[in-house]
Amino acid sequence: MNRNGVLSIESKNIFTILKQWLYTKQDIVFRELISNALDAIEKLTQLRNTDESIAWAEGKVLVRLEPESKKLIISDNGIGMDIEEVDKYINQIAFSGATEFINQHNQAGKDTIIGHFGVGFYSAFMLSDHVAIETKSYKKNSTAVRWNCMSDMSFSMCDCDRTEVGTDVILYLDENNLYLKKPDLIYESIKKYFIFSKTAIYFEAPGYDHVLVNNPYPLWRQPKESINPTDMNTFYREFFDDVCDPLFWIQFEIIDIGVRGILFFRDTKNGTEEIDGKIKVYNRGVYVGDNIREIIPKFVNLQSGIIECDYLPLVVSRSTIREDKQNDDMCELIYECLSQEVTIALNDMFQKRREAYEAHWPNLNAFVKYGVLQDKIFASVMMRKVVFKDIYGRYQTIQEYLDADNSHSNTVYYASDEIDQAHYIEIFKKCGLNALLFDHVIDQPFMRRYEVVHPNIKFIRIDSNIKSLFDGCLEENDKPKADMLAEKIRKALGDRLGTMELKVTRLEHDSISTLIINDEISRRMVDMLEIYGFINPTDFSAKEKQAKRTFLVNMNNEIVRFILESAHESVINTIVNQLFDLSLMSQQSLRPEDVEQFIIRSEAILASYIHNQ
Ligand SMILES: Nc1ncnc2c1ncn2[C@@H]1O[C@H](COP(=O)(O)OP(=O)(O)OP(=O)(O)O)[C@@H](O)[C@H]1O
Repeated sequence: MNRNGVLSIESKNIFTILKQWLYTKQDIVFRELISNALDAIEKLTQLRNTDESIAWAEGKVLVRLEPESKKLIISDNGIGMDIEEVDKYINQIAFSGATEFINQHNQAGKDTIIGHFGVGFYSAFMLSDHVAIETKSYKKNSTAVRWNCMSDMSFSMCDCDRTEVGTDVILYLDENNLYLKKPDLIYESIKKYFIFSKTAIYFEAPGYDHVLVNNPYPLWRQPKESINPTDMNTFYREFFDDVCDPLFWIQFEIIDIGVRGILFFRDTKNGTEEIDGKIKVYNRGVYVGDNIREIIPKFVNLQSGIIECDYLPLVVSRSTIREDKQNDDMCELIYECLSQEVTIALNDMFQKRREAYEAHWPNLNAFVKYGVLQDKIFASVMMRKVVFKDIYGRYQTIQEYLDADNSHSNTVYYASDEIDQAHYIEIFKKCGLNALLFDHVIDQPFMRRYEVVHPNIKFIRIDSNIKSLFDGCLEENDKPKADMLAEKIRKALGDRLGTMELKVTRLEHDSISTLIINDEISRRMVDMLEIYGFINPTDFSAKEKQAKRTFLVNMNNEIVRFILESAHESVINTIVNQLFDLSLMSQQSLRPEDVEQFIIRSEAILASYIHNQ
């Protein structure tokens, strides 16, 4: 039988076709044609389940590149097509045989057959101007067909002498076609899309002698108990091209929505390594894309993993995922389930393996806090499981910190920089107080969120105007002395004091001479202005104008008492300015132009010390 004609188009699907191909790379051809081959094998398997007369053969796809004849052939031993089917499914573009098969066979194969729009086959013309099909249906006594088509949409069909059930799709390549010279690219494309295909896919080309491309039994699909951790580490390192083993992993399966996968928690060298991970999404073993935002919660993308979904449409571009409502609901469900899986796993570790949780914390720190800021489900559980190192080096949650000392009365004291605020940390330690270290960039936004969720809890930095520590007390008869001291200090500092308030008091700890303390609210404002670039970090005058600061002088300290008692103006001058500079330095806010004076004064003090020996 011979027939010639011109292809027709089922118009209702044509817009989806156009949209799909608009975003497409050439290697999509392999994805589409091999998906069809896998579908055909799956269909035959489904039919065999109900009809034992159909001969059994192990499903197999073979991709063969023949450079001499310039042919690329995709063969399968699936269901095949008879002439009517070729006419219906192939000659009518955008008429999906997959959809019709599912409808005709009472939903058989609904979960495992990929075809969707009835367009994928025509991606073959992206690589070739001449495409042929040689196919023989599984149906008894059916005759094999050869279909030939040119890119001008003219086709011919005739009987052929193929004897095995199945289909060959033959692409006649132009002699300049890149794939003819670079079979590696074909191999990599097949691997990219079908590495986890359950059906064997072989590749034959110069340099590839019937090579099995896929791994039908990846470790992460195996039962958790049977997995050897060393094998899993090796799999992770090879698959995600990481030099480090993962810290740990979560393997999960949510049967109701057909989602399974594995999430590897990356060793980020305590947060110093690249922050982004890679979550690879597969649809029944066929690669769809990386970090697809519709289904992967943003914070989960910081880790690496594989998510396999049974009910996700095979999409070319991410934008098409959101096309219909059903997909939308499905995407949302997957998204929430992934959030839940991560939440359950980390909460479990916090509750049952706190030691491991703390050991991993330097690597998990940013991930958990970002998750709390970004994801409601995760935040609802994990906000209370965020731990901070305290100034004694122990990890505590905010609640544990508050519970440990009632005197805090819902105030969390924190240091934002262990080195910059070392002086204040020492004062805290001397006073038997504790503070948490909030020294990661994400800690400030986290703190603000915590304050919003827990309005009764206040966060105060340890160099702030902490009443219990820095209020001190002055007795009535101290007043004249305090005033005199204040006057001497003002005179010695001249306009160096600027907008800073001067406060003379008696602190319990006499080792403290002078200190600069900040108003928490105005300091946060300056920090914000700095973050958003409204204030240059080195513009000390601008910062001083905004921040409310106090220069605190402790009358119980012997150096301060000396200032009070001495009448030697130049000595007072030296000591007051030196103390002022030291206080500024303990806040990292000594102006660069004052450093020179500080050095000269320090050397003069040393010289006079030597002189007095
Ligand atoms: N290798 C094959 N073996 C048997 N039938 C095939 C084969 N390739 C294509 N077909 C038939 O042709 C139809 C159209 O294929 P096409 O790839 O264009 O669309 P689809 O697979 O239905 O959906 P999608 O556009 O999502 O790929 C298929 O549904 C199938 O019935």
